[in-house]
Amino acid sequence: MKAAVIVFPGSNCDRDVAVALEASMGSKPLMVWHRDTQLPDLDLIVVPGGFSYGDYLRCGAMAAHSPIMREVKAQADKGTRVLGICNGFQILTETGLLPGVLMRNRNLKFICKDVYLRVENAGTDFTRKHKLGDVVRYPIAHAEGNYFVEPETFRAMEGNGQVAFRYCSKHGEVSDAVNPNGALSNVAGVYNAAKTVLGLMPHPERLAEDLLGGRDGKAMFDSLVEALR
Ligand SMILES: NC(=O)CC[C@H](N)C(=O)O
Repeated sequence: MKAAVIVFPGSNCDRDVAVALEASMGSKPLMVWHRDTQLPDLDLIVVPGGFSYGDYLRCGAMAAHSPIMREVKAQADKGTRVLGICNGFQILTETGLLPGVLMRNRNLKFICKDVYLRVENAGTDFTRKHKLGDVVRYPIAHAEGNYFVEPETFRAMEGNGQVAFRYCSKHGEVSDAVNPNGALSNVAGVYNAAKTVLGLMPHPERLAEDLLGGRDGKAMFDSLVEALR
């Protein structure tokens, strides 16, 4: 399996996700600088978390226009799997690879804590190691994670299995009380229509080995390796 991690000025989760990928793949991913214009044929592209361009204008707005993103879009259009984590999710909505937008958290604060997520679609290359309704603990660390999309589009997305994860309680109950940022319908992550592109605000790479305090995030990388190897 061949994977690449895109690195922008201000990315800060690129190495964490490279470590998590290597643990699951058994080989190192390619690290690609945002100014590059070409990518080799890949099975997976990861757009990592961080503060690309210092979050100038709007999180992800500048990075979406980086030279490498043209190539990421071209590969995504051919079906290469793309995973956007946190700032990566914001970049993927800004490029139009994923529907919706990420607005300021409803309390207008940067939120850094662990949350529980319910797996809403266990039939994709990103989640095949899960069962539908599994509850996982992932960390969040963001200021703009308040997901929104027009109701009509959202209904179609729900019908098409594009809701990937919802914020929930430890026991899997979805309610406003466990919605950290005001996201529409507690949405923490979404797929494109083909389920080949996933973006999510929480960080699977930050709880992907025991030394980090938990390994709930490892299943995502193991799923991808099983599906794409
Ligand atoms: N951890 C992250 O990727 C943070 C994303 C972005 N800088 C935000 O604060 O919303």
